[in-house]
Amino acid sequence: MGHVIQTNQLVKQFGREKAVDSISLAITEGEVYGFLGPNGAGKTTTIRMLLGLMKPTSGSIHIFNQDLNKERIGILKHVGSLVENPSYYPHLTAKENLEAIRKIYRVPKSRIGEVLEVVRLQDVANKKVKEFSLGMKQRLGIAIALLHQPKLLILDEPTNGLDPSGIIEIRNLIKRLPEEFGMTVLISSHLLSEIDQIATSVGIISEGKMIFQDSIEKLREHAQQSVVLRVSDSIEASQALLIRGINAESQDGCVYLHENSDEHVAQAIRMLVQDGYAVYRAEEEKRSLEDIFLQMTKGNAL
Ligand SMILES: Nc1ncnc2c1ncn2[C@@H]1O[C@H](COP(=O)(O)OP(=O)(O)OP(=O)(O)O)[C@@H](O)[C@H]1O
Repeated sequence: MGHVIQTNQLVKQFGREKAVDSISLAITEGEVYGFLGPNGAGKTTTIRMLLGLMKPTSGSIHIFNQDLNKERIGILKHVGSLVENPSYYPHLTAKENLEAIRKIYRVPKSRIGEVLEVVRLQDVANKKVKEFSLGMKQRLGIAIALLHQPKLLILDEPTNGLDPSGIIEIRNLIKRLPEEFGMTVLISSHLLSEIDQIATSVGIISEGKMIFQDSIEKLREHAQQSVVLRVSDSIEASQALLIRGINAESQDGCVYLHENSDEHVAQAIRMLVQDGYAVYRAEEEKRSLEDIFLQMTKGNAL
């Protein structure tokens, strides 16, 4: 399968600062790509360039294997997006808001009912948008983005400001899009936990630079387990293990064993007991994906 989005060393400079610094995105057809980074990392700037709303300082963007710089209108016909807070006519109903956009796109009237159903707003189609919750407004924004049956959907922080149930609604909605409509989705977020269950691939940016880009499984591999030993004197005990070639570290009054095979753990415990340390407990500790994400974006090596 080809790449739906491919950027090559994309740069956007504001004055002296590079908000986006040599980003090479590679997004394959049919994936949900989670574009992650803390606030100010450069996600919105990248997305604005992908949507032709901002010109890159340097680098190139190919969408559907066409150069965005040359084929902008032809490409954007097949792209739907939700960027920042969308504006609606608050005194009009959801249906009337969709009708206004439908006329601009010149798509058949039947699309309105279809998209309302996709975002599960069919029951409130005749309710005024000013009475909508934030989550409902976001879903209406996605309905608008879907009106013209795009092949690619780009969502910039669609869960921002939503409560947990609103986040789950958006998550369930996005999950269905590739399977049901063969769509490719790019979704940005500053919280890995929000897109953890829907993304098939992840790109993590920090200070304008891409620091990780691969499948979510590859990211999970970094969530390897350590074994934690509660012992009588963790600093001395970990040194005793290190001297004998066992990779151990003392932290918060415990010894951390980073190699966690049964033999390795048994050997470490045997050594400690022989040396007269009391081993009270051995537990497994798994770092969450969120911990890994935070560690990565703070500039620490894994
Ligand atoms: N038009 C602009 N002029 C000058 N600086 C800008 C402009 N737009 C963005 N920046 C700067 O570029 C950097 C990246 O901002 P960007 O909005 O892309 O980050 P982000 O990852 O989307 O963060 P957030 O989640 O807060 O929106 C920030 O330091 C921001 O201040």
